[in-house]
Amino acid sequence: MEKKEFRAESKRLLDLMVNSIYTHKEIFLRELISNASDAIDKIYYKALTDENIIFNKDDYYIRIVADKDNRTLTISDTGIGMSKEELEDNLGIIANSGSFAFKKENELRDGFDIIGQFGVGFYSAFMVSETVTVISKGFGSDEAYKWESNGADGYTIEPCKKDNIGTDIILKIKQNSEDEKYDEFLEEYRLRGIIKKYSDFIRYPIKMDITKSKLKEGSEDEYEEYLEEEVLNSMVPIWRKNRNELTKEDYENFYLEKHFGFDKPVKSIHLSVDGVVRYNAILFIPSKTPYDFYTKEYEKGLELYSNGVLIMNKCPDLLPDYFSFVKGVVDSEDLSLNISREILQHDRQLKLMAKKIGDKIKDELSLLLKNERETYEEFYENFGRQLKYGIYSDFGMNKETLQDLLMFYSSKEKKMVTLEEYISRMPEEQKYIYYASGESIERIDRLPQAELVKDKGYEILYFTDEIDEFAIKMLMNYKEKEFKSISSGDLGIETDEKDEEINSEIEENKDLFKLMKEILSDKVKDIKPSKRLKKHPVCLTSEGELSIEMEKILNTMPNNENIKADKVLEINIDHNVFNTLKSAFENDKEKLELYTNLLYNQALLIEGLPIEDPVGFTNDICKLM
Ligand SMILES: Nc1ncnc2c1ncn2[C@@H]1O[C@H](COP(=O)(O)OP(=O)(O)OP(=O)(O)O)[C@@H](O)[C@H]1O
Repeated sequence: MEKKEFRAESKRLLDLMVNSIYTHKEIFLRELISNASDAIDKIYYKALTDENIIFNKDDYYIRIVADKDNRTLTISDTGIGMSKEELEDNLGIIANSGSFAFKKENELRDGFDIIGQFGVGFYSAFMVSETVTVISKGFGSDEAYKWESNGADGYTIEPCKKDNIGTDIILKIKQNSEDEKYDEFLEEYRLRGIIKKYSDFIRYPIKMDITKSKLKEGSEDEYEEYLEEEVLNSMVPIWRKNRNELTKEDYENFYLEKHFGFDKPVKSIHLSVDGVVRYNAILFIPSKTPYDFYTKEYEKGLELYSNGVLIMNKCPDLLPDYFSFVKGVVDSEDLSLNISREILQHDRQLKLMAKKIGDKIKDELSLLLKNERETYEEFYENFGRQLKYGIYSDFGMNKETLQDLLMFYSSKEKKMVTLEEYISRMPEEQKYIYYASGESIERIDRLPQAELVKDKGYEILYFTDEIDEFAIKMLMNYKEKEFKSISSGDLGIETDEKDEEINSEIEENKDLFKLMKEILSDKVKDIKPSKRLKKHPVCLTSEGELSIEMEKILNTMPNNENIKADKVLEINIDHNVFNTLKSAFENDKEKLELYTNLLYNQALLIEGLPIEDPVGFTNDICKLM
């Protein structure tokens, strides 16, 4: 029989899996039972929605058989099964999730915690098995097939006999080694324990023959053993259980069982609603950002059940985009089983659920912020960008909902603060909420534009995320306090005295400013004496809605239209440099041109903007030397 090779990446993963030093090898059973349950979900759903299929609830179950003599453990299900092609497509290559492909080959060292990071479903069977045999008959086909592999060098597929639709997975359990005991995976009590721990909430019965003893017939003290089939799981979906009965661990196990993530959720939210629409939901806020979260491939959504039957894997309409990181399940007895995706979108009941779910997530996040600051900050580190995106998108429709969840780094507190905290510390005379944008905290810290605001003792919020300034422009104000960039034209701090001084300098040096403006005519919109600079000689600011930071960001986008902010070069008239400019204007116009260009380029450097003509700039410096 022909042996087929696994694809390259699958082979690498299998090698790792077979030699895995993973300590929780027991999770292979969780993975296989979860696949079995998914397969039954599929046929169960078909049966309920297709009149031609005869429906008998007792036909749907998972069965575990441990055979110590032959060292085999069999997991059978009466699910939808797999055709020959499906066996090949689904088991011959790595899980479609793409999570594995995402990791670069060189990151996959031996001992690398793949399971902890991704969970790899079916393949985990190779952690405990020498050989894995899958016998399956797919729904709608007359033939059954046997897929077999020892992990190392490929797999075989051949026709075989199987009466019913469904799948048997037969594991030939490894021999004990010096460090590893595999026998335990054939022990009744151990299997029972694993199933109770990870798969208690599976909706279908997980059956196994359990050894019991009874008095021998006719004897008063002699016992004999016999086997009796038992259902090992409670089958009540976790979301139907009473919150008080459940522990944190139960929720965490459910999160893992469902593959919502391979981290521990920051928060589990359990909802039981008995209103116009009745439903139960369990929602999770993950602690780690999924690897594809900020990509187009990421799909948001909650698992949607109609009275315990899965009708949609990821129902996007239940979650607003700004909470797209939330995972979980929603089960409602009021939803029709046959509801289609299109109808669902307009469904009033669904809208009511979505509203309540959104509100609840918001409330839980607010509580987290209030009561578990550190955890919230970690959460914000991961998903804060999504919240800010939420403020910006939909024309700011959700800003009221989200504004109190925002945090920014504070120049004064040297840590993340909320807008509410900022406002509560504001001196009475302070008119605006000040912010500064830049690549990093260190860089913003050194911006000359901040001098006046800092001198006044006012707090500045640092915007280091690309979305920050866009979001704030949408927010416009918070509790009636307007946001103000430290680079904007009017800071609202300048004194009348300073204004007078500046006006008289402008008047006195009219021609100097005019000439400098001509020199930089295609580069800046204006040149003027600065009201904000204290120690530094120059800086760039902007006029109008578009800031220099926003210009930078917009120009990194695909199909940018080379949008430019209206830049203003501000000169510190109290700095010695200004005297130098004045004397150059009187005595040597060529020098004035040189100085003007130098100052402009310095200002660009401070802003982190590229110098348009670096060679010209270095030549200018040489001229000075
Ligand atoms: N018992 C089964 N019955 C029917 N199909 C199965 C069974 N076990 C696995 N499959 C099929 O094989 C595929 C691959 O399974 P695997 O456990 O590797 O990944 P997955 O379950 O799709 O993804 P993930 O593990 O990330 O949830 C499944 O998607 C399913 O189509």
